[in-house]
Amino acid sequence: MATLAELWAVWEKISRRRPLVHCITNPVTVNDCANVLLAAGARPFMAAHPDEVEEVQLHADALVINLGAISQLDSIGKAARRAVACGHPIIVDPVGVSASSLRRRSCIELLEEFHVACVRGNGAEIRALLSDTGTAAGVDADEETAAAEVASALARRHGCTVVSSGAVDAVTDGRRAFGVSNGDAMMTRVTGMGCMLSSLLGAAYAVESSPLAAAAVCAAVELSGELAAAGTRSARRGPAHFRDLFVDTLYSLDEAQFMGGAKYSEG
Ligand SMILES: Nc1ncnc2c1ncn2[C@@H]1O[C@H](COP(=O)(O)OP(=O)(O)OP(=O)(O)O)[C@@H](O)[C@H]1O
Ligand SMILES: Cc1ncsc1CCO
Ligand SMILES: [Mg+2]
Repeated sequence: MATLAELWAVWEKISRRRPLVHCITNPVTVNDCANVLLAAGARPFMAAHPDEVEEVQLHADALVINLGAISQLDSIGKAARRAVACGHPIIVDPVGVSASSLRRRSCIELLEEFHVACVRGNGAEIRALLSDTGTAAGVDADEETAAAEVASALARRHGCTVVSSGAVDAVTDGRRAFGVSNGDAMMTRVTGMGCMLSSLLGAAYAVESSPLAAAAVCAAVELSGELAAAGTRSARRGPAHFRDLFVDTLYSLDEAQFMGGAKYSEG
């Protein structure tokens, strides 16, 4: 089992190496994604024009593709091709694939055409990618077990790591499975927590391309969410305050907080 110290080492490496993370993402959360990357010590570049993405990718260390940028499919394909040629890890956030067949089809094509290092979606999105129809592929009474199993099947199908986020984040490459159970329901009251998580996965994979990197980011994000939610409640504030406090907490997260607070398990 990987230790918490190994996870912290990955998180800490982001601010030492300062990877350049190229994100093709949606207009709803682009600003939040850029800001959390900066807070973690990485360097964001949000570029999506089809005539520039290949050049930008050349200078980057990772590519994050968010299917919310569905109107930029041409750019997504160009950037992915260049990322593969450069050996840069690709992270895919399948936002909305459970509600839009265009997104679902495009995402599956992407996973089939390019080697993707990590797919990060919520439980419904991960399920939709596995099913042939886009509807839920078997719902277990135990939601967490079901999410982990579906994630594992998708990971094996595409030879990638899958992060299925929710109350518990399930991380798996189809062989090893990790769970991170920090977090707070307040994280669902602001848009983009998942998009931010996926962007940070780009930074982590740039410095350590392994499922361990995914577990490290889940632990840092969820623990920051948990601490920021507690701060929000004691200040008697709401989601807008939480959003700012989350960025500040992520920025200042230290080793003692991480080692004392991360709830991580393997198997
Ligand atoms: N009920 C919950 N309790 C604790 N943490 C949660 C809960 N729901 C989500 N989270 C955390 O919030 C983060 C985002 O996960 P979520 O599954 O909500 O993403 P998402 O649906 O893709 O979000 P978005 O599309 O708005 O970006 C993850 O770190 C996850 O662990
Ligand atoms: C609300 C929303 N709609 C499309 S993308 C997005 C951000 C959350 O993923
Ligand atoms: Mg999402």
